[in-house]
Amino acid sequence: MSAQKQTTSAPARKEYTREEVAQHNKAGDNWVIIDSEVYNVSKFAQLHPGGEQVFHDEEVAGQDATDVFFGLHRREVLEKPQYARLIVGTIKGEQPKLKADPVGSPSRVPYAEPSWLATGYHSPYFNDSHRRLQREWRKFVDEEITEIAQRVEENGKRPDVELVKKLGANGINAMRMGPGKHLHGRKLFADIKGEEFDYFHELIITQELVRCGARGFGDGLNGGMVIGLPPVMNFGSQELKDEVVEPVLRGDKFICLAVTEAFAGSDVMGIRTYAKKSEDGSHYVVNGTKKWITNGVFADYFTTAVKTDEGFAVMCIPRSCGNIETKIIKTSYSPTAGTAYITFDNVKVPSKYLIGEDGMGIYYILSNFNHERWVMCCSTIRAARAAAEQTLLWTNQRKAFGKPLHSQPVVRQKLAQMFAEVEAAQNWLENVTYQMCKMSYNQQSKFLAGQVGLLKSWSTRVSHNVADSAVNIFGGRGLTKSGMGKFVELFARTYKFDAVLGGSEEVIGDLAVRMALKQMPENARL
Ligand code: HEM
Repeated sequence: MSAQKQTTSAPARKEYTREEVAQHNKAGDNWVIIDSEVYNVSKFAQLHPGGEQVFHDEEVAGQDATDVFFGLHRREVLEKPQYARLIVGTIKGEQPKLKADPVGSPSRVPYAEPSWLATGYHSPYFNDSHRRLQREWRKFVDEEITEIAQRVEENGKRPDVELVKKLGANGINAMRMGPGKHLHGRKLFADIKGEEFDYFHELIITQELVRCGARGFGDGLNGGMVIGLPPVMNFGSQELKDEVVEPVLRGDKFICLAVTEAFAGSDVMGIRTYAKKSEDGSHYVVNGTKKWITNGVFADYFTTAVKTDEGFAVMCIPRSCGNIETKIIKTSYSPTAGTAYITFDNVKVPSKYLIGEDGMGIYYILSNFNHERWVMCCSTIRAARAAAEQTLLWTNQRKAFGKPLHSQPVVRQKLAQMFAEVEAAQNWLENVTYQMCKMSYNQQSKFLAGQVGLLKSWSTRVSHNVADSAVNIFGGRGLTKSGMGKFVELFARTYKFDAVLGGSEEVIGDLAVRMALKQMPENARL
């Protein structure tokens, strides 16, 4: 998870001995020591969310409460200005030992980072440019995004448009679209050259963002662009691209992908939204509904799968056409994702908004599936690792029967399973990413569609296992939206999005096996 911003400590704090602090051990005159800092909780005690009584305990009042504190609170509690203000001094001759590492630095907790970022490890895949991007992007995420992510995940409002624009100005929105000509000559974040940008750069952008620990926000922050813009970029007319691409990449306009309906999910051919071409061919009239459309609530453009007289087509429908209603759908993650139910009611769409050729739509829709699924793998694998890190930290600081939780072999066994699975998933992901870097689009379709399908279905199984063990180890806190287990609670509640979106586990696992069967050599025999 993201390192938190460090509070600036007040200059020349008063120093006390432990004996002096111990004098302040009663209601109305109550101090405690946490990590060598002395807190005057005399007035705060009455406001304390955990109750006043805890401060009157003889092992707490005037005493060192570091262990008991970290068994019950996340470090970020102490970093909040309203609580940092309670500090009246420090213990003479002692230094805090438990402050967060500087913002942007890699975690030193074992297995908290993919091995290419862990001290002492090596990787054949990541070069200096990847490492520079990772360093600078992590700092940016920790300093400028995490706070917003946490805020909107909670209040359900759409991610700040100013942030999206800032990401646009820094080239991040364009980088999230993956490698390609759209990056050539463009000013990119961390001075990455568009020509050298590859799928490992994109993996870094996705995996670092996941560390915000806010799944709804992750989709709310232009998730619709990542899947809705490629059909326009790859198959749209120049006129359409001129209207849509740059405004979306700048963060001035928002786009989403509208394929699924109440009538059709993975069976995409079952959609019923219909676009009837006018006699003179100047426009289409669109009628129908779409369901579960990420960012649909605030999108300006809807990259929409429709049935037509020619078969299947895709249109980039501007909201400005009118007669389009978008309603929020309450899902198990935050409304900040802007998940919508959309109604097209006799929407007159000029023909210039048709993407590519009428009748070729299924090809345009399918063409981006591999990439979309791979992005989801990047995301769910990193989120599972973060949940494993949270669990390891928890087992280290929560004591039961006077010993840390990890003193129980059954807990260590669960940790072993988590670490092994996230390591395996990341290593497979990096291998697939390397293949993507080396293969043409057609080769990827031929050789990787099955692999990516398997990787996605397996990595969400990994997330399932990690979530299951993490919640069991966190206990009630793994079911609580604030406090120690809040990231695990969120992960356990939201990993299913990756298991279902972009093709559910069974459907894409099946796809992979069917592809393998098609590729069986004719002479294959036992
Ligand atoms: C400067 C010292 C302290 C501050 C600023 C503080 C602040 C808080 C806050 C903000 C919460 C709400 C939950 C959360 O956000 O994690 C909380 C909960 C709690 N605090 Fe403290 N606290 C302090 C010291 C202590 C100490 C020394 C104890 C000792 C037993 C304690 C016991 C609890 C308990 C039992 C809860 C409820 C935890 C839960 O619901 O799981 N607190 N505290």
